[in-house]
Amino acid sequence: MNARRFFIGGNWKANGTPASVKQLIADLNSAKLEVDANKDVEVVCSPPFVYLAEVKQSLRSDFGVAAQNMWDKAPGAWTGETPTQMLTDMGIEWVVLGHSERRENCGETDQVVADKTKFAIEGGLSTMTCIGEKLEERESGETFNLLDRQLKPIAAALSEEDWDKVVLAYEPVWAIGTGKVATPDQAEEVHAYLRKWLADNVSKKVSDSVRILYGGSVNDKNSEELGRKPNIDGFLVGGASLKGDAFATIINSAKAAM
Ligand SMILES: O=C[C@H](O)COP(=O)(O)O
Repeated sequence: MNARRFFIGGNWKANGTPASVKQLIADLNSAKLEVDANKDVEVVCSPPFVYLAEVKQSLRSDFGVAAQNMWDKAPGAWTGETPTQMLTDMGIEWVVLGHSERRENCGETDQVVADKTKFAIEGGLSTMTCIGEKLEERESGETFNLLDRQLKPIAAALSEEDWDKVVLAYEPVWAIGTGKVATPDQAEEVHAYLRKWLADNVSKKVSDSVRILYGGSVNDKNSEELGRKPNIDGFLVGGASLKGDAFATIINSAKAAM
């Protein structure tokens, strides 16, 4: 029995229309789960900002809701931004940070990701903080060095207590949206490394308790096998989280980990 409650995040990214979002909410609300989302597994969906209020109001209450980003300043004169407090005021519990798409396209550095993670936690949010290597880094044997670089500022910014509010998502960039999933052994090797890194650089308690998710082309066919690996505590799912039935099957794969 794994002490870490399995976690399934659904990152809808910048996808959806008013009609498709309504349909997805309806499909998720009527999905037949074989696991208890109040007990066996934690499920959090992350819609685009414009649909957050609707999803928060209409999605089943045993699923949490996450923003895909937030502004790490108090409300005020920040045109176009969404401060943390606005999210917590509307009952949002989670935020996705450090996703490779934001690192790559929006210039978010390792330090920015660490600072935002700290700010989010202080503001009352929990974070799915993402890390992961690009293909060239993997091929040149730099994966673990890169992960060290991404983790160090996060560990420096957070107190031991803060880690209760963090799930780490390992997302190899070469596997995101490519259909090229890491093999269970490849993913487990990195997750075991991250768990040891946390023990060596933060504490044994944090290493034992932090959930480490795998993300990158997870679908309803491969989730069960990945979920059996001892250091994989769940998934951050992109494309397959937009299909109610596939996402429900991925949630049910938590059974394999129990
Ligand atoms: O946040 C989710 C990841 O980027 C994975 O996306 P994907 O499942 O479409 O590969």
